[in-house]
Amino acid sequence: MDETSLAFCPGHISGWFKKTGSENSFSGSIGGGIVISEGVFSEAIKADETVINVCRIDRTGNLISCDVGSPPIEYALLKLGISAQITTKTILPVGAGFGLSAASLLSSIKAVNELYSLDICDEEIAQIAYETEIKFKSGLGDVSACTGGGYICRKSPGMAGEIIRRYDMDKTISAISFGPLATDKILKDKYIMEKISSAYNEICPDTPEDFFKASREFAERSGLVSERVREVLNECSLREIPASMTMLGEGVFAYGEKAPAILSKFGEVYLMKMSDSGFSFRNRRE
Ligand SMILES: Nc1ncnc2c1ncn2[C@@H]1O[C@H](COP(=O)(O)OP(=O)(O)OP(=O)(O)O)[C@@H](O)[C@H]1O
Ligand SMILES: CC(C)(CO)[C@@H](O)C(=O)[O-]
Repeated sequence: MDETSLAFCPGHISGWFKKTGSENSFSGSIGGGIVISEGVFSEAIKADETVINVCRIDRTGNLISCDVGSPPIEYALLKLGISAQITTKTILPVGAGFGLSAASLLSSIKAVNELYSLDICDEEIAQIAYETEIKFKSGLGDVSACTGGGYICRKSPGMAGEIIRRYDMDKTISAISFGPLATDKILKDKYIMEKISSAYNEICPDTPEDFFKASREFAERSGLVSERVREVLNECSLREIPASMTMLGEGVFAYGEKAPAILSKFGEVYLMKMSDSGFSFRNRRE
């Protein structure tokens, strides 16, 4: 029987962000987001060659589809000097602003760490994932966000950056996605990144409602809101439902019990909560 190991990491919805470092460097970001209860399960099996199966499942765990290949995870395993067959599973769409590249890296590295008894501490796992995200420009702040739970305000970049975490976001979070946005292409677009930088507001909100307000104002100023996202945001505003655009994906996330009925008019609704903890359960809310 092949040995297997399984790990989970929550996803992260960025509400606003600003790249830090010089124009051509990608040292990380500051910003705000929500660590979410949905994320990525990674199952690792010992194998002589690395194969990554990227799978979507439905709410009951049934397989919907799988694609083969994940360059960031393949790179991370190469760095660790090991090979494995990894299957990642999530109900959320890839590339749609749910921080799944970070979640899949963290859960996959954690799974192979256990599979091969590599004895790598959680901080080092996070550092490897973070450096891989920066190398592939698949994310800037999601890894540091996912090392803990809550809704967050990242005041300085990097794995040692200052993060304010709050945990009183108790209502349901709903999300829909019209499709992915290529994170790497956006991060490399100087014009878009200048607009995002000028849209950034340093204030850290201290209530869920203020969080969604800050995120919505950022989205409007960023120039990233598409017609389809705008239509959903307008419907939510009419009903005083806190809502904003998922960064970076063409989608909407909204807060409270009234949101699912409104979002369901526009597409499949993904229901989730704020996660109390990150990929390392040592970071669970005290
Ligand atoms: N669930 C997953 N399993 C394995 N690899 C993944 C997964 N999600 C993303 N990746 C890898 O990360 C790469 C970049 O993903 P991307 O950053 O676009 O997705 P995301 O993190 O969900 O979106 P965002 O960064 O906007 O939150 C993908 O091309 C894929 O190679
Ligand atoms: C760049 C980003 C929005 C992609 O999800 C995220 O990594 C962040 O907030 O830095």
